[in-house]
Amino acid sequence: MSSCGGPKIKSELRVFESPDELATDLAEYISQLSENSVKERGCFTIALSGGSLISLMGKLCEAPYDKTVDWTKWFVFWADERAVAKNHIDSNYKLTKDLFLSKVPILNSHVFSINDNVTVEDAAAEYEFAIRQLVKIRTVGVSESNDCPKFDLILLGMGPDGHVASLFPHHPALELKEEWVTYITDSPKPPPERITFTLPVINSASSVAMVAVGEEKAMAVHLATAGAGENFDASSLPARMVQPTDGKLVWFLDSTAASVLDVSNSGSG
Ligand SMILES: O=C(O)[C@H](O)[C@@H](O)[C@H](O)[C@H](O)COP(=O)(O)O
Repeated sequence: MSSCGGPKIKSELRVFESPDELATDLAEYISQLSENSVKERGCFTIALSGGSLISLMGKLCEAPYDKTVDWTKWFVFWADERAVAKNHIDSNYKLTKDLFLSKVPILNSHVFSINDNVTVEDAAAEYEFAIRQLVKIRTVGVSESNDCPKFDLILLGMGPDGHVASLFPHHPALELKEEWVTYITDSPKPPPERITFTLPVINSASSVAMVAVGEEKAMAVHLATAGAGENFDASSLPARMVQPTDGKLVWFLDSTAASVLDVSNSGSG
């Protein structure tokens, strides 16, 4: 693994020769965050996205983490979810259940999936209400700077267009400042109806881990981390708008996704 800071945006880039090496480091990284959060707050709140990142979490289900992680203290959320039935092949809940939740002893009552029996608009409103209640009882932390929920870790994938969660280039959802959870009905990536955390919530996290693997992500990684000029329109690349206010952003990349990073991205830190 090579590691370097993104000079123009507070972030750490971790580059791995293979997805398997990335998965090994990602498991250790999540395990350490979990241990620290449990020590500090008595629980660990993690919000997941969909796509390949869920399979890259697989090593957390293996030794030593299956025994060393205090799974009873985990609370699982989705940073975005498709507005489909939870047993539908497109459901991020189903993806996470099949590849992760079915393999680790997290309490069902600690898993907060969306209501799949209502409209996407109502599902977003209900999800935000649930998070607001959990902030009130401090299961979910609160940001010191803007009263947003402060998740201990938000784990994001990134599309080749630089979308993160279900925040797509030039979408009005990128402008939302008050809402914590919103919905879209025009996702360029099917299915069209989704709920998603807004940028204020993502940027209020204690830690954000962005996972990108594959050649098709390389240009977006380059532009998102430091490769864009001062006049770059960040809304054209939502991943570039992920800049945690007080938290830390770590990119987990395989060598192909990092293949366009220019020299200015390299260096220690
Ligand atoms: O629900 C979704 O579609 C995801 O949340 C989405 O944001 C995903 O993380 C990226 O599209 C990357 O997906 P891949 O890693 O599979 O390319």
